[in-house]
Amino acid sequence: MKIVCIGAGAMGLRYGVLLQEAGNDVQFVDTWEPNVAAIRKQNGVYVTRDGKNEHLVEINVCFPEEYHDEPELAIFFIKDMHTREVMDRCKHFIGKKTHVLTNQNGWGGAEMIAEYVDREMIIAGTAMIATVMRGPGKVDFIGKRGEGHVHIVRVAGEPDEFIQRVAAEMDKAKMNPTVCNDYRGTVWTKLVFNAVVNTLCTLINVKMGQFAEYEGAENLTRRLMTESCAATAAEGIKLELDCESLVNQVMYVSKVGNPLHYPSMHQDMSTNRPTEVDYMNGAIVRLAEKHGLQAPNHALLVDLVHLKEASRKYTVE
Ligand SMILES: NC(=O)C1=CN([C@@H]2O[C@H](COP(=O)(O)OP(=O)(O)OC[C@H]3O[C@@H](n4cnc5c(N)ncnc54)[C@H](OP(=O)(O)O)[C@@H]3O)[C@@H](O)[C@H]2O)C=CC1
Ligand SMILES: CC(C)(CO)C(=O)C(=O)O
Repeated sequence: MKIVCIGAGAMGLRYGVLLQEAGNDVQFVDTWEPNVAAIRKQNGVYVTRDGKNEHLVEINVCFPEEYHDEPELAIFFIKDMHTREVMDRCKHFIGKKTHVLTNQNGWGGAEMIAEYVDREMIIAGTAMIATVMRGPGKVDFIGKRGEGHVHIVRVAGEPDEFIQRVAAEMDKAKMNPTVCNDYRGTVWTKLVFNAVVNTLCTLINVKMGQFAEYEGAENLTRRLMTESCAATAAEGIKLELDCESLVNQVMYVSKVGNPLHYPSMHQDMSTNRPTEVDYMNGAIVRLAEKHGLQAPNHALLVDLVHLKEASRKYTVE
């Protein structure tokens, strides 16, 4: 399959490298200048797995303006708040036959892409896969090959032949894909997970396993999850798991799945970039309010993350 990965950050590289190794024709497109420069200079990206076995994987990268082909699939992995500006720079190569796949966290990525692309051509979904940029041109794949999973779902319409082809390529790449058929339910199930671990690990400055070691972690998760479940239920969104199973999933993935991972929001905070909190906890607060409910715990977390963003300029005296 002819694939373009828009965003050669952590997840764009993870998907693109795995799909390239599985035999696909992959081109990377990025707007992060030091990253493009490093990949070009090295003639590829340095990949480690859990911090070990560094090796160079040859990849092709360019800026959006330099790419003029028409891919069958564009995989979009840009932070939510940069979606529109990057789509503006990429729209010239998204042809009528190009499907766009986004597994961005939070709510809104696919909706913003739909301002540029027919809803029928968009595949949304989620990635329970942890990856970290170690600097320009260097990426760390967390977890053993074949661990983690991907859920993909059409934004409009039932699963079709194309999404099954994408799943087959992901399967060859050992990404454990599942084709789902409820767009909102799929995306919000991961959102309510991220709204616990990404946000708390960022605020407290811990890895997922360190969070899960805290004796109060499960109750804290339940308190947040109760608000998330009430808001999504009021909107008629059917999450993939019931509330208690979502609490268990947070604890299991944190303890067993990715204990050594600093979630992507933590990576943003520690590299001085804006976070996606408004698309995660903020989305829950807005959904609750839409239905006359309150989500005070999530609202507090949104404020605390923004306070922490604004306070990065101070150092401890
Ligand atoms: N990382 C993970 O484990 C997972 C992430 N996701 C989701 O995937 C989407 C993409 O995230 P992810 O791939 O992690 O994004 P990254 O932060 O790794 O990359 C996205 C962009 O951020 C900028 N950037 C990255 N690292 C640096 C740095 N050190 N200094 C300055 N700029 C940098 C770059 O562009 P620019 O500066 O132009 O913005 C880059 O193209 C998000 O929605 C995220 O929530 C989903 C599952 C897991
Ligand atoms: C925690 C994790 C890896 C879950 O897959 C994630 O979504 C993130 O880091 O943003």
